[in-house]
Amino acid sequence: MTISVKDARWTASGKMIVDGITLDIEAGQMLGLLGPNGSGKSSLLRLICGLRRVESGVIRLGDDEIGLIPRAQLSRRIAIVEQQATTDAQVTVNDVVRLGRTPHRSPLSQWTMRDDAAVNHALESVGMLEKRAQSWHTLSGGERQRVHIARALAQTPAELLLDEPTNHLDIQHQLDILSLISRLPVTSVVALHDLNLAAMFCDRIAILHHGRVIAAGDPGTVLTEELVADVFGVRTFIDRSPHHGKPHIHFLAAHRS
Ligand SMILES: Nc1ncnc2c1ncn2[C@@H]1O[C@H](COP(=O)(O)OP(=O)(O)OP(=O)(O)O)[C@@H](O)[C@H]1O
Repeated sequence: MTISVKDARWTASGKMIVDGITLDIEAGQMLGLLGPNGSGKSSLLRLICGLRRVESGVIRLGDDEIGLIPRAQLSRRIAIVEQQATTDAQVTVNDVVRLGRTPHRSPLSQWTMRDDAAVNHALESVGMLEKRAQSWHTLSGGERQRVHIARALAQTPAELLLDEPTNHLDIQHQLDILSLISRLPVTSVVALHDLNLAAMFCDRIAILHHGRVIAAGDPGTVLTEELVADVFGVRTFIDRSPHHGKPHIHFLAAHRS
């Protein structure tokens, strides 16, 4: 188990946002976090990477409790790509991705071939190698998203957290990025809204609702017509794709009762 969340709780403005979540993510697996807007996906990701502290419960990376891991060590180990990540406009694509190497370097250390290799590989993985000299502020929304993912990859983390990484991406790049993440030798937790893409690429999914895990497990077991109606208020017909064997969700109409 590389990420273990036990009965985690977090409140904001007197409201319980993460309400007793327990999840175990095995090494190398990709977990999809699904749930309606405001169900607590981003809040949980921030707790897992130590940007927020749980009020009760325990989060562990490997054997170590997250709050006890020194900050420098933590930032070498875990990377997060948040929604609407911003970057100083006066930089190039290459500069942004090089930032991913910061946790691995001391203030006086030289830039190494290993740093170069990590940056090149990350840029190549997201298809942004040819645009490495381009100014950040001239990039499209989807290109910016891919560069932020490259920055996280350049960090060479053991655990990778992504908050809606397919936002702004055209369908080809959505497929490319999720396929890339699913093949990486890392443990990943990915907040997603597209149920079909989650079913296609995630090893396991967890459905959040009002800060709680309503269901977790294999996509084929978790994604049922009843669950999607209860949690998302949408009627569906779910069968297995004849192409990849994963659940295929056909959306019918809004389910309001
Ligand atoms: N610092 C905060 N103060 C007050 N409320 C907060 C704070 N952070 C999050 N919330 C609330 O907690 C709830 C969960 O937010 P969160 O961003 O985790 O949801 P989400 O599932 O990621 O949503 P989305 O799908 O819309 O991105 C929301 O109702 C949000 O308004």
